Amino acid sequence: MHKKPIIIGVAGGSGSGKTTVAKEVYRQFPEQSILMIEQDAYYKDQAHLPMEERLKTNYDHPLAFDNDLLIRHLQKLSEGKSVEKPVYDYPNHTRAEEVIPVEPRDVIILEGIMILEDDRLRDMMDIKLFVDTDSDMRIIRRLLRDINERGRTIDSVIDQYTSVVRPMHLQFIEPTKRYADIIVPEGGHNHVAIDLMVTKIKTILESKAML
Ligand SMILES: Nc1ncnc2c1ncn2[C@@H]1O[C@H](COP(=O)(O)OP(=O)(O)O)[C@@H](O)[C@H]1O
Ligand SMILES: Nc1ccn([C@@H]2O[C@H](COP(=O)(O)O)[C@@H](O)[C@H]2O)c(=O)n1
Repeated sequence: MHKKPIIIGVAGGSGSGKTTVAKEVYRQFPEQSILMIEQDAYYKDQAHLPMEERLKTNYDHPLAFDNDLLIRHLQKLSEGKSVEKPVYDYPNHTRAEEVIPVEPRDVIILEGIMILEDDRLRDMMDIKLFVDTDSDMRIIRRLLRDINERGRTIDSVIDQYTSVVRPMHLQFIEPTKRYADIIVPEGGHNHVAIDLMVTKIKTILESKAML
């Protein structure tokens, strides 16, 4: 009989180490039992907009995400059905043409800046984490990552951070910390927190197997 998956939410500011934490947890399970979904993959499609319009979008506002599609996909996976996960193209600020076929799994890790902001998503999660990293560390990490991996310049990262990312973080992300079951300081290399998470997920999986 099909069992509903365990959904683990990993939230936190940009550059906090969410992806690193999520990947560390992911690595502790056999590939056929776990999958990762990034909320970034569900940024709204902007293929119909010219580049100059895409550059004006506020990517740190809840309305930038297609949470309806994300929720539909999580529901389908919970029903044991597969989905086609979108792929996000950061340099072009829109969805890529390809999609990734995703099969249902026992554990789903949902990672993203705004996943605790939407109560419909919160209600679907079994465990909620907030990765809490000081803003100076987050901007340094983001600078390096966005230049090396997302096709950005130093000036564009600094300008976006001061005008949009920082104020939106204070308005929409930081307040969602209150919904977390666990707050993980510093993120990716916090092995104690990661081991605790892995143990907890295994305990839930074992108790589900007994039902
Ligand atoms: N604890 C850490 N110490 C140093 N660098 C880290 C740590 N956690 C993550 N990083 C690095 O910081 C960058 C951003 O981390 P990432 O996990 O992608 O953050 P997020 O998903 O929250 O934006 C990556 O290059 C990652 O390797
Ligand atoms: N076209 C885009 C889309 C998103 N961003 C930024 O990504 C950040 C979220 O991703 P993390 O991996 O850092 O959590 C978010 O703060 C957006 O500003 C972008 O720059 N361009």
